[in-house]
Amino acid sequence: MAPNPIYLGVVGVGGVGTAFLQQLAKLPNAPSLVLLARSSQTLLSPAPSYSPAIPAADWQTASTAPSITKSGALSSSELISYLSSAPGRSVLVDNTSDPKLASAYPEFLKAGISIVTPNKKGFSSDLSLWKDIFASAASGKALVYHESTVMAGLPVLSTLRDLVATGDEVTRIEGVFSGTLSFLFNTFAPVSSSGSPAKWSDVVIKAKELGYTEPDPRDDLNGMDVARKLTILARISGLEIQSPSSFPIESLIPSELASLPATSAGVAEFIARLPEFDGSMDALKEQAEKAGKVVRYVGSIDIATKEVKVGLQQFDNDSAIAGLKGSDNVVSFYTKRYGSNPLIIQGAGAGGDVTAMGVTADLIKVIERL
Ligand SMILES: NC(=O)C1=CN([C@@H]2O[C@H](COP(=O)(O)OP(=O)(O)OC[C@H]3O[C@@H](n4cnc5c(N)ncnc54)[C@H](OP(=O)(O)O)[C@@H]3O)[C@@H](O)[C@H]2O)C=CC1
Ligand SMILES: N[C@@H](CC=O)C(=O)O
Ligand code: NA
Repeated sequence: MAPNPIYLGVVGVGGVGTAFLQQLAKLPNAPSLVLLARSSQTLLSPAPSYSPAIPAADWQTASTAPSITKSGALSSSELISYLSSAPGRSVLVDNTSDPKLASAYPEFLKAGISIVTPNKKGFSSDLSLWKDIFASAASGKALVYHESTVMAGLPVLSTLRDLVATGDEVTRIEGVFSGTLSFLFNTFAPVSSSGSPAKWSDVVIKAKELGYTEPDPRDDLNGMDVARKLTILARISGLEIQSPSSFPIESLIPSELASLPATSAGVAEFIARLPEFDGSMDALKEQAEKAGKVVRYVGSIDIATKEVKVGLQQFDNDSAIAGLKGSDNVVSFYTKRYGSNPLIIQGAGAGGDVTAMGVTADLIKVIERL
């Protein structure tokens, strides 16, 4: 055994979590996977030895062994107690979108447990939680990495942090920040198409099937997912944004469907009734087409004026944003150092594999730096 081994707890085995486990299984010198939880079931390597480890490549077979299986998820305090008692350093990988788990990150960090996550909730809710997370990490030896919270695995947060840490001054950030909304508009309102036009509601279902949407797709369509990403980018750039509701957000949810409950039945009813509103999305598309343009969902941050914008805009057919394909995102960082030619990052902004890549790369950094 390594002199100071690392023990890994993973919560969430959905689209991102499954892809992460596949990547973990192929890592040389991977840490020992001792905890693996879904909302319905938790696998635990038995204490006090925390051995045998759960096989990342074959966790489904392991999940049938009654000796390591508990029904239901553990509470945050049970997770902290289990991971902080491991005979070495420990890391929590949170592959859920659970705000409750995210609000406990300061407690994990204070207990010496490092955090790696694509879950935006901890970093884009109230500013006090953001401050508490980074103060808790700074006060001890635990680390926190969350690259995949913005534009999936694309190296966006690491780049922005490098710009800031090396003394550059960010003046403006703009781009397409939602993989789902990029896919929706690129498919529903392409610059040119030969086949029959796609229906908005069909493309929403396709985006969900492809694993691009949030667990509740209304969090993409109401603009909140983009607002959360801009909140994170703005905070790293030095703006103290109180919460994502501190600025206006343009929602694509029809007002008639806005009050459906935030439950799986609410999601199902939302999806079932969406075709009733295809006509209004067609009208939006046709209005842009009449002006020789396409409509896209974009965001921007102006650092000097502290203005954050999230919503629809029309673009010329030959513009870079109109030309994006699939679930591609693009961000332009305007800074003092880069002048009028921004630093640009572009590529797939959603999907299990590309999101898990950011999570696995963060885990590698934690292993190297812990
Ligand atoms: N999909 C993408 O392209 C991207 C996703 N992300 C983020 O990654 C995270 C995961 O997304 P994704 O994999 O698509 O979501 P999924 O809905 O596919 O998976 C979520 C998983 O979390 C589990 N879960 C939820 N709450 C708890 C809990 N309290 N305890 C234990 N398990 C829990 C669910 O369990 P069960 O299966 O039992 O319901 C499920 O396994 C989200 O925060 C999302 O915003 C970030 C960038 C891109
Ligand atoms: N639902 C999100 C996933 C990544 O953050 C998106 O579509 O961009
Ligand atoms: Na990223």
